[in-house]
Amino acid sequence: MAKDPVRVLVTGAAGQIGYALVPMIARGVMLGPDQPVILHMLDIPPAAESLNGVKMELVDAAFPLLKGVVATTDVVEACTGVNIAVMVGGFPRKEGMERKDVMTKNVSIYKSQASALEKHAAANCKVLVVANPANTNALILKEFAPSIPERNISCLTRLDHNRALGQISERLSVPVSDVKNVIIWGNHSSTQYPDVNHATVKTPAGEKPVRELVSDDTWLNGEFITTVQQRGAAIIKARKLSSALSAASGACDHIRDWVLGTPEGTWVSMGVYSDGSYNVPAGLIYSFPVTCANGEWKIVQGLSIDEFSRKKLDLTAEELTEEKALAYSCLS
Ligand SMILES: NC(=O)C1=CN([C@@H]2O[C@H](COP(=O)(O)OP(=O)(O)OC[C@H]3O[C@@H](n4cnc5c(N)ncnc54)[C@H](O)[C@@H]3O)[C@@H](O)[C@H]2O)C=CC1
Ligand SMILES: O=C([O-])CC(=O)C(=O)O
Repeated sequence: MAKDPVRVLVTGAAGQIGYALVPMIARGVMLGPDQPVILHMLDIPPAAESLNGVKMELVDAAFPLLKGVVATTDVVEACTGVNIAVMVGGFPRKEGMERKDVMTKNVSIYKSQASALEKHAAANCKVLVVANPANTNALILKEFAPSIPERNISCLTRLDHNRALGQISERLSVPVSDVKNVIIWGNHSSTQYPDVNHATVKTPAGEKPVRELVSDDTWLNGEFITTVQQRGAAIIKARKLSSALSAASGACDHIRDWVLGTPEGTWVSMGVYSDGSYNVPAGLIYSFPVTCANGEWKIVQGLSIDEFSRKKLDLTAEELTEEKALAYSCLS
C-alpha cells in the first residue's frame, strides 16, 4: 500500500541551499524512494516571486514522489501540519565574517518562528536548523517553543562530519563510503572539534583505525582539523557564496538517518540538546556522535576522550555558552 505523504517544511526556500535542497527532497533523497512528500516552502515577501519560480520548476520537474507544493510568505500557512521542518531561512555570512556575526539578524527569526512551529506543526515534528549560527538558533527555537520536546530539535553538523570523511578519504585514497565514525564535537563554527580517534576505514583485512592508516599525527592533529574547521570559509572565498549543494546534501543525510536509522556499527554527528554527556554543559545544543533508531537519536556513550580532545571539547562548549548569552542580549 502506498505510504501517506510526509509534509516537509523548508524555510528560506528561495535561497541557495533551498534551491539545491527541494529537488533532493522531491526525489526521495531525504526520506527514501518510496516516501511521497508534500513540500512547504517559506520565504519572505521580497523573495516571493523567486519562490514562486522555484514552485514552477518543481511542477516542471514532474517528480513522481511530489504530491503537493505550498509556497508562501505566511509563516502559519508554512508551518501547518508539517512533520519535518528544515530551517534554512536567514542571512548567510560573507567573506571575513565569523558565523556568530550573523547572530543579530538570525536569532530573532528563530524566536518568532519557534512559536509558529509550536502552534501549527504536526505533533512530534522533527526540526533541523541549518541557518547560522546553527547551534544557537536551534537553542533559541527550543527555548521559545517549550512544548516541542527537546529531542525533536537539532542543528546541522552533518556537513562538517561529511567534510571530515572527505578529507580522510582523499588523504588515504579510499572511497569515502569506506570511512566511518569520525565525530564533530561542539559548535558549527571554527571551534568545532573534528575527532578521528574512533574513526575506521574498511580494508580487505577488516576495519582499521584511521590513525593507524594515516600514520601522521602531526597532520591529523593539525592541518586536518583546521581544514575541516575552516572549510566553510574556504568555500565562501572560492565561490563568493557559502556552501549550498553540500549543505543541502548534509541536511538530507541528517534527516534520513534520524528518521530511517543509522546503519549498524555506524554513528553520525548531530547538534542536539546536551544532557551533560562527556561533561558537556547541559542546556547547550552541542554536536555529539549519535546513533538513530525508530526515529530517535541517542548519544554514543563511553568513548575515551584524551587530554588533547578534552581541551577541544571544552573550548567549543565555552564558545557556545558565550553565544547563548550573546543571543539573549540580541533578543532583549
Ligand atoms: N549548518 C550548516 O552546515 C550550514 C549553514 N548555512 C547557513 O544557512 C543559511 C542559508 O544559506 P543560503 O541558502 O546560502 O542563504 P541565502 O541568502 O541564499 O538564502 C536564505 C533565504 O532565507 C530567506 N529568509 C530570510 N529571512 C527569512 C525569514 N524570516 N523566513 C523565511 N525565510 C527567510 C531569504 O530571503 C533567502 O531566500 C545561512 O544562515 C547560512 O549561513 C550554510 C551552509 C552550511
Ligand atoms: O561557512 C558558512 O558561513 C556557511 C557554513 O556554515 C558552512 O559552509 O559550513
